[in-house]
Amino acid sequence: MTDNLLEVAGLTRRFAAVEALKAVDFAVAAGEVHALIGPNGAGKTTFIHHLSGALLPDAGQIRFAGRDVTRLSMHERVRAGMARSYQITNVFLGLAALDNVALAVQGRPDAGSSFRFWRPVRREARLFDEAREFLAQVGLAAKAATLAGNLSHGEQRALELAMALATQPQLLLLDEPMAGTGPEESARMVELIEHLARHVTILLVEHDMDAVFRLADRISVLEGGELICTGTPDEVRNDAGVRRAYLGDHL
Ligand SMILES: Nc1ncnc2c1ncn2[C@@H]1O[C@H](COP(=O)(O)OP(=O)(O)OP(=O)(O)O)[C@@H](O)[C@H]1O
Repeated sequence: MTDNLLEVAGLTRRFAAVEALKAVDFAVAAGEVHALIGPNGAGKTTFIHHLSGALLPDAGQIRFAGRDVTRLSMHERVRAGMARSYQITNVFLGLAALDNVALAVQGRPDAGSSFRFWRPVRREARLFDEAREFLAQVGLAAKAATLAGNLSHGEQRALELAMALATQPQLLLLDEPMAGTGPEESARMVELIEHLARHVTILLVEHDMDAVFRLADRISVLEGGELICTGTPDEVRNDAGVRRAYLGDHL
């Protein structure tokens, strides 16, 4: 028996001469915030692409909630309970914040399945009620009617989170949620992730080390395609190999 929600074994991926992932073993325990860090070019993005299904590995296995998802499509993985909030914004800027989340709710396979086709109005009301709840969870209740294009950058990132939550994931993959945010916005994003972490398991890829060390229960470090360390923030901070990998950077 294991309480790992996500288990990766021997994940290997090569791009021509570059071995981007070298037999990576990795696990995220149910309920934790697990951060994945590493210097530039370490393989973080490649790794996340394999988890989301954007790339398929040369070798290795990915198990999610006890099920082999290695060859599933991106949609099938979302349906299985893995949601990804994108580094690049995937919000419809010309739609209101609420409509963006309602679309994400509607995309869920269970949405509407329990309703009869002659009750579209009631179905819509339920859809928007649910969307409003997800907006409230990310602190955007007051911005429901605002066009996504008129939200601040930080608010757009929060909206992406609401859209990811609307798929009701068991695991949330957060790909650089602090990227491009100012100090105030990133402080708000840290608080938001802390809040979400009470309800969902989170895998966080992030360059902002203050955020990583504040949020993570455990941290894994990739370097040159190899997983060189997994441990608590203190263990990782004091690991000689990690210090060597980050020589010149400040950790
Ligand atoms: N599509 C690709 N074709 C060829 N090489 C690639 C491709 N994608 C990634 N690589 C190489 O794989 C290695 C890992 O890259 P990756 O982008 O995963 O690192 P990273 O840790 O996300 O870096 P960063 O923090 O700078 O975003 C690098 O050497 C990169 O040049």
